[in-house]
Amino acid sequence: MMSNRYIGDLPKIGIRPAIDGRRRGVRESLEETTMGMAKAVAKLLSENLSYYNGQPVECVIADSCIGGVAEAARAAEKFKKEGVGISITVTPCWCYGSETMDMDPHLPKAVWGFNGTERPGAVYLAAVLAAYNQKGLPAYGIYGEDVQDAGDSEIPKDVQQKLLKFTKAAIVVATLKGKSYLAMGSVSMGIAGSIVKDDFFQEYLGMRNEYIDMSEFVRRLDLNIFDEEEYDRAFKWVKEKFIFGQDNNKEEFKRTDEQLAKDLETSIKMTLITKDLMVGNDKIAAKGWEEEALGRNALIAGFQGQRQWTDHFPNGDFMETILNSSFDWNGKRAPYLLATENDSLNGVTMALGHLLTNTAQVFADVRTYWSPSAVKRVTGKEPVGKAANGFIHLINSGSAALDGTGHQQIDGKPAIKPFWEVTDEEIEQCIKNTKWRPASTEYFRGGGYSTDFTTKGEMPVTIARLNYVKGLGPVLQLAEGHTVELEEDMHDTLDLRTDPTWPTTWFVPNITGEGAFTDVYSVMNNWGANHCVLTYGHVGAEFITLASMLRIPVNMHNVANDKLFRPSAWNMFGTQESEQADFRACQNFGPLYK
Ligand SMILES: C[C@H](O)[C@@H](O)[C@@H](O)C(=O)CO
Ligand SMILES: [Mn+2]
Repeated sequence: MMSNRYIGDLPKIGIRPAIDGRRRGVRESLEETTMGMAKAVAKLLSENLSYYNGQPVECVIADSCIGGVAEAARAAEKFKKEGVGISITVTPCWCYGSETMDMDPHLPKAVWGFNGTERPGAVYLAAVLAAYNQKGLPAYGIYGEDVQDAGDSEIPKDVQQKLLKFTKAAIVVATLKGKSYLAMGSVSMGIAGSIVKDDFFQEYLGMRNEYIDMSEFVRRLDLNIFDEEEYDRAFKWVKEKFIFGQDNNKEEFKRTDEQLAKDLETSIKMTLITKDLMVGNDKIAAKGWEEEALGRNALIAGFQGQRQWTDHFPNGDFMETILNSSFDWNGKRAPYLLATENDSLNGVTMALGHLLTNTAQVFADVRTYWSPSAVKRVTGKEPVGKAANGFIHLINSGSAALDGTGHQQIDGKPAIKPFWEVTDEEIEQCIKNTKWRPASTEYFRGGGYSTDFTTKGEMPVTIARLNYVKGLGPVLQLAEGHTVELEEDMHDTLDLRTDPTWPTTWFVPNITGEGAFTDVYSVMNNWGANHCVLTYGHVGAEFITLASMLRIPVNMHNVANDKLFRPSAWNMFGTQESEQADFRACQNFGPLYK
């Protein structure tokens, strides 16, 4: 199934079968096995991984085995023509390190050296990794734990896992490259993440920055610069499907019925306009808006909203929620990534989480740590089960995808799935479990609609956040854990103390008893900013592999050591304390596109 979010060609995976170049016996005896390994890797990847639009990933194999520099150059040329963004070298034998290696500094690289005895594949692996390290081109080494026989064409499980982990992360890196972050508005309420760091986007992500003033929305609203046919369809769909909840505003601050009706229209139009601003729309070209129809090649956008916009116009909650979800009036589709409050660092984190898993993301404020004793004090009850040692309240006005309700299932358990796996019934459930409530007018004088839902419990999730530190640059933090559900009366008491018109997720991190994961409180206390992104699944290890590819150190995580997979060069910066080595390695190699 295709997504209708199209921006650019998808990066292919280039596979390089490296071989011992000696003819008259050695090379000839290895050709078939070596090419066989390349084909097996291509099969593994295309059968197990998809791009964000649901298409299986595409692999390109070099035309011949690579025995020396001429064949390495031919493979590089082919890869360039074919749009390869990732390189994987495979070999069962000894080959000539610096003569066969991939020298493109921008392609994430992995090497699988066959663990056999007849021919020394692992010796090549070690030799070529040394060459990559010496030349400052970090590469991921893959070496199976158990010896295989020369003729064995199976890829062992541990090798499969590393190939998949590497490729998933590399697809993210290659997909981000060349795309834009579109800032709609400027800095929201002094939030540092909305001070867009253009050097970070350019040097670490290979992205560019685009900016528009929010007055552009006024122009497009006034001149009807959007697809009116889609608007009518969207309006009908929303009126038919959405449940509009109670107005929580004090009588004197309530908006009139007329204002509320107009707010909904504007909210839907803002959604269409943002989509057009991000990725363009042929339909508006037909109306004479050719320039606008091109969009900004934006994979990620951020909407300032507060305060200049929301003090006078409906807030961005409706459009942020709809665009971040994996369905709308057009059916199922990949989410458009839209950060509330123009928090570009959380916007990028959403892109990392989305492109790693192909799922919709929940953008949230990290609002409150509830200790068991504080819960007892205000509710008279102790939290139980996973919540027994306290929990964190994730809640923000906009930007939480409707998928975040948890009303999708994997093996009968609450989940968030790639859009092409979501069923029509699950979409109905996500919609039925969400109320659209008039926005709090004390905060949002211009009205609008917030999404009120509570995330289902027992979902394995990871929260993550990119922070930016002067002198250090970007750092990533993450925490794997679970969503929890509280007893109804406990939920109500705690939720009503905040803004009950916003979506709530109760989160419990997995605790290790050490450092930032000493307890639930210490996770909250070590969070680096007001926002986080919640991604379905325990994907901390995937985030860490990806961060190392982007040379972004990870300052806080609760992933077991045996799941970490970073370039072989990282070990050269120390093997005892991998967190410290990560910082030194990232600093040493610097950003990918510097
Ligand atoms: C309404 C408020 O201004 C909220 O939007 C605020 O608490 C935030 O979300 C800050 O990140
Ligand atoms: Mn916020």
